[in-house]
Amino acid sequence: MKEYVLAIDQGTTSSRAILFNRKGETVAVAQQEFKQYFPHDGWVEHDPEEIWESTLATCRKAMQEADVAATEIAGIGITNQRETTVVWERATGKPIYKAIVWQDRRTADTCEQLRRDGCEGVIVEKTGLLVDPYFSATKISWILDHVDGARARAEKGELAFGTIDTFLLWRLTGGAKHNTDATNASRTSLFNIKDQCWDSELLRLFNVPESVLPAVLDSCDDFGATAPELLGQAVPVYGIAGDQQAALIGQACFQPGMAKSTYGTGCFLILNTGEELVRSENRLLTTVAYRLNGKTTYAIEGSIFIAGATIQWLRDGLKLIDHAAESLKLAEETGANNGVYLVPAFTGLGAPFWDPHARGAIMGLTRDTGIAEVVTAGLQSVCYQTKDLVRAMRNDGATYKALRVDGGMVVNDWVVQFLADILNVPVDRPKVTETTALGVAYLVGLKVGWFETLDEIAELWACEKRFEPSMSPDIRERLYGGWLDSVERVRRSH
Ligand SMILES: Nc1ncnc2c1ncn2[C@@H]1O[C@H](COP(=O)(O)OP(=O)(O)O)[C@@H](O)[C@H]1O
Ligand SMILES: O=P(O)(O)OC[C@H](O)CO
Repeated sequence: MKEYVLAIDQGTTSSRAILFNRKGETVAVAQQEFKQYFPHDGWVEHDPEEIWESTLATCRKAMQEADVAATEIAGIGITNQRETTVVWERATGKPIYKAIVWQDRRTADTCEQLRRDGCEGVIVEKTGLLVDPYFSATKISWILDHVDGARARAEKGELAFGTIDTFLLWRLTGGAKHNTDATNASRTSLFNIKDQCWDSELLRLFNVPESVLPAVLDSCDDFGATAPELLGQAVPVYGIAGDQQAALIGQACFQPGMAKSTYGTGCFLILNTGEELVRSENRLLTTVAYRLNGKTTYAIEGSIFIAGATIQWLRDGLKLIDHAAESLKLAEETGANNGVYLVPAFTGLGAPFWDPHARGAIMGLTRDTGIAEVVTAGLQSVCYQTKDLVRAMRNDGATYKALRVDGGMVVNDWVVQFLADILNVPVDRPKVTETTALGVAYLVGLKVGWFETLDEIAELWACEKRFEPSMSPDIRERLYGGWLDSVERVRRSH
């Protein structure tokens, strides 16, 4: 009997494999961190081989731990850090350069040139995105221009491009399939989100040859089967979605007006807008939430580049703490009202500022500032940045009654309470916080007939704890005012 789904969650800092049963319950989890490469200011790279090896190892480990054989797995779902770009040789499957990560800012000048050339309007109109190094298109072009002979080889059809889902699918299927799904395609800057196809005008503007592109399928589709030797027997891949869209599904935000915010390396607030392609007036993105049976559901999204990564930096860079979890106790000790602000613009600022040249700062230091105040300011920065997004969404006329949160950071009660306080809305933490993996497992469940409708999935969502706002309006305004002032100072300083 095929009783399980294997969800691969390939994130920015780690690869995870999770086995779910038919009820969406976790049966086994395996996780492996991999190395981050920062070769220059603003550059962030991953080794695609490390991504592949950690993914395969965690799949095998999860199956081993739960004693589940490939014959018992109904299907695999892949969810992934989005935009991160890999280019590889079709003949060997070997990448020709490291993966350029979504946070990487090396193509900021190319983006400025595109704006100067007056291309911004058409790019925004067709992609729903902005002109920013965040998205894949300028990263692909950079690789083709900087690796010896790459552009000529691409023109000859020898090279393939993929976001991480596509690269993993290629490897899982032994090079047989070069596919992606509409959510991942919508983050490349080459995909027309209204017509749901690669767009020749965008390909020309970004100087990307069509020959490198994968086929774009629905998020729940027949993506191909794994090479039998990898997991013991061939297993079909039935679901693919970018991790933030998968989290929207895992949080069962299926109705227009429902929103979730995920706190991993970065933070991504996504609001379902249904079949309507809503355009933001406040520099938020319009993106594909999911595409099922050829029908596209859209969303607006606010993307913050550095959230949990701030806590990692406090741990690994400054060595102020040994474990991320220590931040909770330090914040409880010092409290919210400590006058210190940390603006983590390590790789520029994302929504709603979109400033690739901004760099981070710590402000409000006094002689008695200590580790606790700096760490607390790091936690608070994540919540203030969420408020920036919520204000932008409000200005666009979008509101919601409660926010569903998930991701590695939300185990921290202090953060979630401060978030509710600073946003002044209730914040709901679900029982399953591995919503990204769960979301893509649901996609597989839909494909194999475990669920007939999205409503059946929505019934499975359960709240573990609701955090009610309890901060007085004057404190809220003062704290947030101090944040806005700090961001302004960071932006003025370059
Ligand atoms: N108790 C905690 N308090 C604050 N941040 C935490 C805590 N535990 C983990 N984190 C942060 O959560 C992030 C990991 O979340 P995860 O969802 O696994 O990220 P990703 O999918 O981007 O790799 C890390 O950046 C880490 O610093
Ligand atoms: O790896 P995460 O969970 O921080 O997600 C990264 C995003 O998909 C980037 O757009």
